[in-house]
Amino acid sequence: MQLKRDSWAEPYKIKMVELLKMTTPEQRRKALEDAGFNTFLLRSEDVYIDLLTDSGTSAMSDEQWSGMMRGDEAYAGSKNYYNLEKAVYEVYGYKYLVPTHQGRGAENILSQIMIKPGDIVPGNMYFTTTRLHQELAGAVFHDVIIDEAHDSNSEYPFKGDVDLGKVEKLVQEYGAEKIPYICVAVTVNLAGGQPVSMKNLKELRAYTHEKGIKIMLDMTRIAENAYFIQQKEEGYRLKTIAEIVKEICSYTDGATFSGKKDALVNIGGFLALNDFDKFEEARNMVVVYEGLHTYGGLAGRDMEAMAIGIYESVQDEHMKARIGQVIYLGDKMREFGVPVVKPIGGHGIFVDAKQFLPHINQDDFPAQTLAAEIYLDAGIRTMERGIVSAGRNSKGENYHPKLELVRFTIPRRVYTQAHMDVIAESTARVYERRNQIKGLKMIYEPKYLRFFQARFEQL
Ligand SMILES: Cc1ncc(COP(=O)(O)O)c(C=O)c1O
Ligand SMILES: N[C@@H](Cc1ccc(O)cc1)C(=O)O
Repeated sequence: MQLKRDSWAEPYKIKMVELLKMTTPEQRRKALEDAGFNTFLLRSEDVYIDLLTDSGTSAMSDEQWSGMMRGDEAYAGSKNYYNLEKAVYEVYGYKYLVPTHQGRGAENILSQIMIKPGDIVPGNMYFTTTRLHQELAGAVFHDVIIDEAHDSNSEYPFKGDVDLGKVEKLVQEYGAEKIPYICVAVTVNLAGGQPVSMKNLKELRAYTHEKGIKIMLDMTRIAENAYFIQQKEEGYRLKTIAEIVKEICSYTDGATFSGKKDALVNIGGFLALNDFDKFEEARNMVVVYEGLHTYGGLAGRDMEAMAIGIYESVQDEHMKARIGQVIYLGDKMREFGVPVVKPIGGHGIFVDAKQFLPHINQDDFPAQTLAAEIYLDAGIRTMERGIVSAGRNSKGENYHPKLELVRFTIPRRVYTQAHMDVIAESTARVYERRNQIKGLKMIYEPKYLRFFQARFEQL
């Protein structure tokens, strides 16, 4: 047998650790019942391995921590703002920067300055907060992602791509003047962290130029998308992640960013624009919702850590280890027969709850149920990404998304490969007893983004 010779290793060593708490099955059952079978409502001290999200949960580097000590907490004109502005220009190429407390702060401002009531906003699959801000500003969202994205078994390498035919149909039906921008997300979160190809972005740019439509990027996980382009798209094998990231941005007019993912910080985000007039509007609006335009709801130290994290996020060896760990977990789960979304995406493993629990009807919340069962087995916290997350349309009817998934999101630079083994083995144990698992009933439903706070009971 040929021995494997392509191992990767983390490009860092560990300087400080946080001890984890183990719990008993009885403690976990009690904690889950108290949380109404919603993993968002668990206390983190009752969690052993926390895969709820990769947002704000990554480990900062010693450079970032030293940057925190250089926080300039002036109310106006903090030097950290200028460092962040420089990082955004150097790494992404955007001219104007409006910092916000996190991604959704930027989504709110972008939606308000770009959308008029009755507008149409196409996007490559919805994201919960992004769509809600578009709707609150009066737009109707339309999904224009390629069909392959809704099929968890399709191995298509760029399932995040926009279907230009679907965009053209909207233009025909409503007219280009009703479409202020197309919202393109890189590594599409709800599709399973699936990337967009450069070819698709270029084609979309050419098309939108012709029609006078803007492209606004949700660049939250752009470095991860760049890694997939480097690995899978013809002509990019010898380009660096940094070069690819810059090229992606060059096909867009602006972007919203949640720094809590790629940029390896616990809090922070921004809106970046190339148009000065729109920037002026955004800069004025940020003082209403977030804070002065040179801090946007962030401490100076947070802006400094984010600026440093942006440079670290585009290092090739960082991204190789980051995605390498996600793929390691995905392959291990597949070896156990666990149905996962293919191909394996950027920020986590998405388990297909419809295939895992085919006996549970979508209205009895298979993914919510599975996330609860995974927690019960070994204290691993995951998240539902199915019918609960999709919410209701403006008529109050439940969306029934094709994908009914449980997301095992991997924080960056936090867990080891041994943790990945434990996660895969625990999931395999739940898979072995899948036939005994019953669904859930929703007993409390909040109005907005219900998945965060809804409560359930076992059927
Ligand atoms: C793709 C995507 N866009 C936008 C956001 C919003 O960012 P934030 O959580 O920082 O508000 C998130 C995470 O919430 C996300 O994953
Ligand atoms: N963006 C973060 C936090 C979040 C989670 C779920 C949401 O629907 C919205 C925000 C994530 O994807 O994990």
